[in-house]
Formats: sequence, C-alpha cells, structure tokens
Amino acid sequence: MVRGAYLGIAHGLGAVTRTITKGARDLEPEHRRDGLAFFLVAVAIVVAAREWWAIPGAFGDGVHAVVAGTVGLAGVAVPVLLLWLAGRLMRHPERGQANSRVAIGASLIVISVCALIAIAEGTPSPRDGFADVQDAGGIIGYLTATPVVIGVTEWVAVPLFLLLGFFGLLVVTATPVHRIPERLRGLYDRLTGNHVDAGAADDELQLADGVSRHDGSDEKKPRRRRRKTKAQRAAEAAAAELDEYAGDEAFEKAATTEPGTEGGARGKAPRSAATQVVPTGATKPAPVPAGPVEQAPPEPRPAPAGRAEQPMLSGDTVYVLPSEDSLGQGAPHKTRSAANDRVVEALEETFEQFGVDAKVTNFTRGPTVTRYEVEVGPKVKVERITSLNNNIAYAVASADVRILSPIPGKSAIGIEIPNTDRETVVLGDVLRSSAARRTEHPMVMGVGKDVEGGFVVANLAKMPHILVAGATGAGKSSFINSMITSILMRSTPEQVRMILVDPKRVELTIYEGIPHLITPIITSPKKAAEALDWVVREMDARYDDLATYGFKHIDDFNAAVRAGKVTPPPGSERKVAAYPYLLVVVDELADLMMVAPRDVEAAIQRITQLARAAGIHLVLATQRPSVDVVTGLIKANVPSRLAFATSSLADSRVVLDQPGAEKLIGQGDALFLPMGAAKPMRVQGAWVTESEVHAVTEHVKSQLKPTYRKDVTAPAAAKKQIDEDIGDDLDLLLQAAELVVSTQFGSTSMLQRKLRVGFAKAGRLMDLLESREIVGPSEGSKARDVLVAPDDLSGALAIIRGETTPAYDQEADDGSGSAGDPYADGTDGHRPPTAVDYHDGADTDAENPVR
Ligand SMILES: Nc1ncnc2c1ncn2[C@@H]1O[C@H](COP(=O)(O)OP(=O)(O)OP(=O)(O)O)[C@@H](O)[C@H]1O
Repeated sequence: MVRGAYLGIAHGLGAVTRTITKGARDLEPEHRRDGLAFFLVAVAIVVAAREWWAIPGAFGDGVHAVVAGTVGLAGVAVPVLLLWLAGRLMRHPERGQANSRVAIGASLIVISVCALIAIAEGTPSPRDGFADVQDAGGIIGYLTATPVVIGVTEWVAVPLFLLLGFFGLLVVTATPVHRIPERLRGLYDRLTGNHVDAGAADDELQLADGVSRHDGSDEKKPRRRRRKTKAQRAAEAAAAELDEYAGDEAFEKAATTEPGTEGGARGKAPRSAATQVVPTGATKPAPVPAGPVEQAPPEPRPAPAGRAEQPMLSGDTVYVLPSEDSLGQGAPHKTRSAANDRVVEALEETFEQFGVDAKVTNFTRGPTVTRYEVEVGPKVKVERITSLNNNIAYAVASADVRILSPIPGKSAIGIEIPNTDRETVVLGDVLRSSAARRTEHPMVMGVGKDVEGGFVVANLAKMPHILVAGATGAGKSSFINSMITSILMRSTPEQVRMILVDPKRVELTIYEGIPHLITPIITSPKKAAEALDWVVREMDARYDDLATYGFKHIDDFNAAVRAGKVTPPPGSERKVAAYPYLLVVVDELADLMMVAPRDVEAAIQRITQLARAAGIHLVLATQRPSVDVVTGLIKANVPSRLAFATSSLADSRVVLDQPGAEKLIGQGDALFLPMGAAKPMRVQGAWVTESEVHAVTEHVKSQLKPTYRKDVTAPAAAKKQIDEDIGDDLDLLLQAAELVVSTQFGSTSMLQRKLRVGFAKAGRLMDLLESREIVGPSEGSKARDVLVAPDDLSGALAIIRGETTPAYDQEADDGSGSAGDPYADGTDGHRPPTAVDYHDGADTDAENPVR
C-alpha cells in the first residue's frame, strides 16, 4: 500500500512537472527571459534576507550554508550581483550573446574575489571545520586559492587573482585593453555630467537664452547647468530609442542638418543666434562685431562616442569600431572674415551704381561660399537684382555667383559668392557633430557642411538610392571616400556589407580587403554588370524571406530574428540570421553603361524599384551625367541626387532637373537634393585624407578578414537556357519582339494580325514581352509602352534566346571569384543562396537547405 501511494504521488508530481516545463517551452522567448530575471530577483531577496538581515529559521540556515559555503564572505554581494543581472536581462533581452559574455566576466570576478578573501583569511581547509571556509572564500575560494598558494605562495597568488579579476572586469564591460583610457574618460564625463554632446547642449542654451554662445558670462552659469541636465535627459531618451532606430530624425529623413554656427551680423537688421535657429524666438539684436575677423569659438571637443558596449558579432566576438581619433579635427569655423566685409561693400556699391534700392542685411558664411542676404526697398523689382548677376560677378571678381530668389523660407534674396579664404570640412568633425551622434544607425554618413556652417549628415538607407554626378575633379571620389569611411567608422560587417565597383581602378583600391566587402573590389565592367544581376537575385531572396515570414521591411525581419522570433520551417537546418544592409557603390556608371547598357539599366531599375525594403541601396556616380548614361529610367528610380560642379547647364539639368550645378566651384562644393526635398541644399563635401582612410581600413582589416561570396560575379547559369515559360513559342516570341520594337507599337491586335495567331496566344506573347521588360504593363484598350529602343533590339532578342550580350562573351574571365556555378546544387537556378549566412563564407551556400 505504501509503495503504491509513493508511486502514485511520484507519477502525479512527474506529470505536473512535465506539463509546466512543456508549457514553459511554449512561452514567448521574452517571457521566458523575464521569468529567469524574476527568478533571479526572488533568489536575491532570499539571499539578502539571510546574508544581510540574518533572518533566522531553518530555511535561512540552509540558504546560508549554500551561499556562504559556495562563495564565503562574498555572499553579502550576491544579492546585488543577482539584482544587477536580473535588471540587465529585463532591459536588454535581445542581447543574449552580450548577457552570456557578462556572465562569464562576472564568474571570473567572483572567482578572483573568493580566492583573495580565502588567501586573506589564511586559506582555511574544510578539514579545519566548514565554518572557517564559510567565513573565508567559501568552497570556490578554497578550491581556487589553495592550489595556487601551495604552488607559488600567496605573494604570487594575490597579484595573479587581482589580474584575473581585472580581466573579468574588462570582459563584463566589453573593454579591450587599448580602449581603457577612453572608457575611463567616458566614465569621468558621465560622472561629471559632461557626456552629452557639448554642441547640442549649447544649441539649446542659445534657444533659451537668446544670446549667442560667445556671451557665456558668469551669471549664466547656473542656468547653463540646469539646461545641460535637461539636454542630457533628452539625449538619454533619444539613445533609448536608437536601438530600434525608430523615430530618430536621421532615420526618418534622408538628410539631417545641424543648425550651423552663427553667421556674421551686419546691416540694418542684424540677427542674433536665436533668430537663426528659431525664427519666432525672442531676439536681442546683436551688436555689429567690431573686429574685421570673427571666429566662432572652436567646437568643444566632444566626449568619446559613448557606446555603452562594442557591437557584437555572431559567435560572441567583440568587434571594435575604429576610434574616433582616427579622423582628425579641422580648423574652427569662421563666421566672418575680412573677405566677407569686402564683398558686402562691393555688393552695396554695385547696387548704388545701378540705382537699385537694396541692402545686404545679413550673411551666413559657409565653408566654401557665403550667402549674402539682400532685401530690396519698396517698389523695387526682384528681377533687378537677378539681372545684375554679371555685374555682381565682376564686382566681386568671381564667376561663380549664384543668386537664389528668394532664399527658401525667407523674404530675402540670397547671393552666394565663393569665399576667397575657403575652409576644408573635415569628415571627423562631421561625424562627431551632434547631428551624427543623434543616431547610431549604421548607414548614416557625414556629408559635409551647409551654407550656414551646419553639419549635414545623411542616412543612406533613407535615400534609398543616390546618384552622384559632377565633372572630373569636382569631388565625387572624395565624397565616396567620405561615405565609405563614415560607414566603416560606424558599422560592423554584420550590419553593412558592400559591393564596390571601381572601373577606374584607382579610387577605391584602398578599401581592398576590408571585411565589409562581399566580393573583391570589382574593376571589370563585365563583372560589375554580373554583380548587379546578383544583387537582383539577392534582393529576390530577401523578398522571399520577407514574404515567408510576413515582414514588410528587412529592419522588422532583423528585429524579429534578434528577438528569436523567426524560426525556420520544421525539418529545415537553416540558421536564420539578420540580413546586413547591402550598399552597392558604382564609381563610374558610364563604364558599365558602355558594356551592357540594357542589362545594367534593367538591373538598376529592378533594384531601385524594390530594394529599399530589402535593405539594398545603390550609389551611382558618374562624371558624364549625359542622357545616355543617366537614362530616364535610371533617373526615375534614383530619387536622391548629389551634384558636384558640372561642366554644363545641360548636365546640371540631367542630375537635378534644374540649373545650378554648373555654377558650383569644384573641390567638394555640391548641391544635394535628398529624396523628398523640394530645393537642393548647397553643401561643402567632407574631406578625408588618405592617411585617415588608411588608419581606418587598417583597423577594420585587423579585426576580421573578409569572407567573399564566390557567386557575386559569376554569371547566372539560367541565362544560358531558354526560360521555361517560353516553351515552344520561342520563334513566335522573337518575331513578336521584333515587330513590337521595330514599330514601337505594343498592340496585341497587331500581333494577332501580323503573326496570324489567336487572341489568347497574342495576349500570352505580350505577357512574355512584359516579363522581359520589352513592353510596359497593360493599359486597358491602349497600346502598351515599348521599353526597348529599335537600336537595342539585338540585345533584347539575345536575352529572350537565353544568350548573354556579345560584350559579355568577349570579355576574358580573369578567374577571380567566378569559379564554379554556385547554383549547381539542384536548385532552380534563379534563386540565389540566401544571404543569411554571410559569416560562414561562400562555401556554406550550397549547404543552405532553405531556398
Ligand atoms: N570635399 C573636399 N574638400 C576639399 N577638397 C576637395 C574635396 N573634394 C575634392 N577636393 C579636391 O579636389 C580634387 C579632386 O577631387 P576628386 O578626386 O574627388 O574628384 P572627382 O570628381 O572624383 O574626379 P574624377 O572624376 O577625375 O575622379 C581632390 O584631389 C581635392 O584636392
């Protein structure tokens, strides 16, 4: 009977336990993690009850025996450690890998502390009585300290354990040894309340006080402190949002600018700093500065990046981003110089000579040009100023005078005149500006400074594609350097991967071998065209994943992957991982368009139409922004534009759809038209020296080796075969294509008549032509648009036949990377291997069972 009752109870308990654990397995991952955190809190309370408040009772004695028995006197710190771990687990459930790193580091510290206490208490052994062990370093202290003390005496053991504890501390805080000084500085800044970007705090000061930052008199100090605390809170709140990148300005908008340093004030309505930042704010007219040259105070050196933790790569590797010090500081920004005063005089003299009632009321000095604001008197036509363009150019001895009438958002005419004493905008300064620090988005780059001296940063993910054009020597390559360097400074290869196409073979060589590359730098236009094809396939694969798992954007998919919510279908061995952003940079589009115009155009069109949600972004640069390179189709699909000085007005129109770029003065002076902007913004591009780029690339290369994918520049195997959907209709389809392209008339009834086929067959042929992008979509009873010019007919026919264009076949294969057919693994040939396992290298593609 007793046995029966015992077995009954045991079975019952077993069933209950199984039900609970099975239920726990079905819980959402974050509930499970929260459960663990709450469990740690509960244990902390129990341990504290006994170790801190000595609450009596048999249970308490048991707890003491376990805690003090294990870690000895260090037991008093156990509740604190448990509470901290629980808090961390609740706050950062997504940082599973970081949490395990913290656990390892904390264990090393515990071992070190227990051993040191054991040594301090004379290394008692359990043979002398377990109470002594409990009052020293517990069993951990005994087991770790005793052998070391016996081996090398306590004189050596103490420094060894101190070293172990120190190492544990570095592991917990993810601090590599060489960054200790920087971390200490960060900690000091944090403790003293200085860790908010000083520029941001000062901006806020100006808004509140209505005085410029030069006016920091003593009585302002208490207020300054209060303001800073507020700015600090705002910065912290913003930082909390950054994990998701949601709601952050630079993420929502393609480009962000930071209010510039104040321009000089002159004339009848001088402006104070406050008016420049908030037009409606209370203003106190600032006196006209007395000296001929005025400089804004140097931007205070900002605190280090303040990343709480270095980003993790899979496999718990800590990837250390390049130090901010790799990029130098520029000279302080001048808000006014003697040259500006001379120009103001020249302008007013010109107005006087021609009898125009106009005055220069203000100016804002940018790094390259200064914008002089001119207000005209009553009854004076604005055109009178614009008609003086040539005379103004003559008076100021500069051909590059650009008149804005009016300045967007102001009742004033802007006259932009190059500074004779121009300044270089240094990339390091742009990346350290508060505009750049406001977000940790990995695709944010430093663009430069605007005409008011404010820093401009742009989020390439929001562009979502950009066309960069300008005559030779105007600054395109420097821009691309700044862009790539910005990304290397801010992102891990797990966040951003790149394909760099450099047909000129000189500009981007410095980036060869960086781990962010997915394929070696492509110099052959033929391979570049193939790489674009690969990007299309990669995009399709990403889309398939988005559709399969029900996400609209790669960011959502990645967030779900990181939260452990994406599980591959049952039976699949696929390891689901977040997709990196993919940045494709083409340094000379014209070279590609010469080799395979139709293919390149078609690939660009497909990528640009769809790639945004897939996290794929194109940067197309050209020094020949003519209509045969930047075709209508490409233009229509690349919404953001950056025009450096162009050699003609026509080129400016191709890039920006408006004149202006032909008036730019070169060396990084640009008009930037991010997606959604109505008017282009004049910016001076950021400059990064070769040695800075070298320092950054050496740093990233020393962290990781690139894992190239072999398939990127391999021609797609399917191209050689006639597509399945054409079947037996190849001849008819070729005839149909020829008819439609040569007549430029996409009509189904014409096909019926000329090819003597029925309505259904003619409709099918037309659909096939549409799928090959020879005609546009059906427009009801109207004829379809024909997308292929008669000159390109042979290329179109070759594609239908499943051949590549002749240019492809002629090019010799240099063998770099196209060896083997990556899709010869029994898949359908159209589907690329998914990008989920970049880190396992190209070889794993064939093993990827999910297609
Ligand atoms: N942002 C910048 N700040 C200062 N100087 C610049 C800047 N950009 C370009 N320059 C100057 O202009 C020169 C030419 O720039 P860059 O090589 O970028 O031109 P490019 O448009 O790429 O020309 P190409 O098409 O011939 O390669 C640089 O060597 C540098 O002296």
